[in-house]
Amino acid sequence: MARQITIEEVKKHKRKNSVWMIIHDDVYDVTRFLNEHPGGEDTLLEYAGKDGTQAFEDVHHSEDAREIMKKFKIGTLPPDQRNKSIVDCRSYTWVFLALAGAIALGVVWKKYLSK
Ligand code: HEM
Repeated sequence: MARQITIEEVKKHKRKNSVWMIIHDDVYDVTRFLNEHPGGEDTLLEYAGKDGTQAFEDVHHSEDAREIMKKFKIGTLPPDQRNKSIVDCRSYTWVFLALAGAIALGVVWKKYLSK
C-alpha cells in the first residue's frame, strides 16, 4: 500500500533541496527531476509544496510524462484530504446558502418585530 502523506507534510517540501507536489491526490518528490523537466525548473518550483494538478493538466502532458512521473511517486494523500487540496467550489455553495438563509431569517424577523 502506498505511504500516506498529509498536505501539511507536503507543504514543508517547497524549497529547491526538497520539492514535493500533489498531482491527482498522489504525492511526488520531483527534486531529482527539477533540472530534467522539459517545461523548466521554475514551473515545477512554482508548485513546490502545493497541488499542481490543474497546472499539470492545463499543459496537456503526454503519456510519456505520465509514465516518467510514476518514478517520482512517494505516496498518496490520506482519504479525508483527497480532492481538497484544490479549491472546492461546493464549499462556496454552502457559504452562499448559509448567507441567503441568514438574510431570509433577518427579513422575516424584521417583519415580525415591526408589527
Ligand atoms: C511529476 C510531475 C511532472 C512531470 C513528470 C513532467 C514531465 C514533463 C515532460 C516529460 C514534458 C515534455 C512534454 C511531454 O512529454 O508532455 C513536460 C513539459 C512541460 N511541463 Fe511538465 N511535468 C511535471 C509537472 C509539471 C507541472 C506541475 C507543471 C506546471 C505548470 C509543468 C509544466 C510543463 C510545461 C509548461 C511543459 C511544456 C514545455 C514546452 O512544451 O516547452 N509540468 N513536462
